[in-house]
Amino acid sequence: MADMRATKSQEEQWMVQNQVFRIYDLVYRLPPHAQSVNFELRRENHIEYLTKSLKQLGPSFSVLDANRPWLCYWIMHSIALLGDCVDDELENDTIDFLQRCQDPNGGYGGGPGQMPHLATTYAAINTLITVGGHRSLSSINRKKLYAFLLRMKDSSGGFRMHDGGEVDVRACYTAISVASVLNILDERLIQNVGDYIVSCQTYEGGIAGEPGSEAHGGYTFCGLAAMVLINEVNRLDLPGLINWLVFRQGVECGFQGRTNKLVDGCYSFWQGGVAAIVQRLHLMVNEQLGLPNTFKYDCKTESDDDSSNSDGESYSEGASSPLNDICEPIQEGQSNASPPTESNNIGYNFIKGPIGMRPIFNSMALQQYILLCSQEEAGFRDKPGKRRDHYHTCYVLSGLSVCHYSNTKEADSPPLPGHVMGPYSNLLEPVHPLYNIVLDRYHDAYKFFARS
Ligand SMILES: CC(C)=CCC/C(C)=C/CC/C(C)=C/COP(=O)(O)OP(=O)(O)O
Ligand SMILES: [Zn+2]
Repeated sequence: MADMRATKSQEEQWMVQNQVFRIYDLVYRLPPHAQSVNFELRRENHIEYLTKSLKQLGPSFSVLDANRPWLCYWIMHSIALLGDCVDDELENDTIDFLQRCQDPNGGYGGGPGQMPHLATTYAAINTLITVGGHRSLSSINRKKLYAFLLRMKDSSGGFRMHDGGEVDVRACYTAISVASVLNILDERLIQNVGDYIVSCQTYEGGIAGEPGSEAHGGYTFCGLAAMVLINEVNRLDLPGLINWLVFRQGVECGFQGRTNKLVDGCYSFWQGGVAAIVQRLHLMVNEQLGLPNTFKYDCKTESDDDSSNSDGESYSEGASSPLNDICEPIQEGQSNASPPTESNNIGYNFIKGPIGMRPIFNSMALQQYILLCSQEEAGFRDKPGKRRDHYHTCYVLSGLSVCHYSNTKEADSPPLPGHVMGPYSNLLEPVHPLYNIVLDRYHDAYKFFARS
């Protein structure tokens, strides 16, 4: 692995990427007339649209389809990101409905009586954590859920989406994510899942859904987050993954999911979430590149003070490598090797750690795409010409939150006004990037499940 990386001339690749950053800075620095462009987040409209939609699902949540736990998650999570919540009645309806989706043998189906599925299980668990409180969290049968997860485990190390279903990286992530957040992750679930995910990283650097398929943002998020949660992320080729990711932000300012495809608002999170995770892996990235770390990353922008150079770039004098520009120095005594750690605490420790790398995407440009191209009067869409929907509303808002906090050094410290496009009142709640759950709801659940 190390030899293969050396032959790729990483130094050269990073120079190309830094040039790309500079081009973005020049192209997207706002022209004077941009003052008159309205970058406001239509918060109240979005909340109204989402709350109405949730009400239409209830009180009996009787719509016939297999996606209802997803609808609950997309809507509840979006409302939480916007800093709001629904009334007690709607919360209780949601808990009761998900209770009816819970299979007697563990896991959640797409509706009452439907077979349990890993994707809807992930959606149900994330919804119940977002709702929060004793009634919601204690409605989850963790013992049965663990049995369901073990039943989904495949001999390859990966997981199947459902009994007799397909094995893919999505299944690996959803299984590992729920096990981790519910404090039931153990060696039996983890065994060989890293081998499966590593086998899905492609020659481009991103991660595919299955071995031999094409790298894609959705699966790259799933694969990377799962590898972090099982403490095996250093087995991925991280420079290769970063190299792939930085070229996925298009001239339209949004992200595409894969090479030569159109940009789409939902990748603001799938790709933006990957960027947020990578920002906390700086020590491993440096180790894999074999680069010295002698300079401090400066999270201030040109607008914060006048320490940047004439290209609008903050830099450290004497930088000898392009990567030094975006990474924290390794402190004396700090080790790149991961310390032995309890698998259930990985998600918690990950978010506590410092953010040691400057964003590897153009956050202001992505915010422009989101606010001007994805945002409708109420709700969000893939791109102009497409209709709004709850999936895009959820993942565009999640991506916008990632943008807001991408220049802060601690998970939930408030961003500087210069890092929020439009009025500062646009600011969203921060998310835990490994689970895509609003951070304070995650912390409440962490405390609840740590006790039991
Ligand atoms: C947690 C969880 C279940 C995550 C799912 C991750 C996810 C979004 C995977 C994407 C799947 C995929 C290949 C879409 C391509 O659609 P397309 O061909 O219509 O889109 P494209 O042209 O943008 O590639
Ligand atoms: Zn989309």
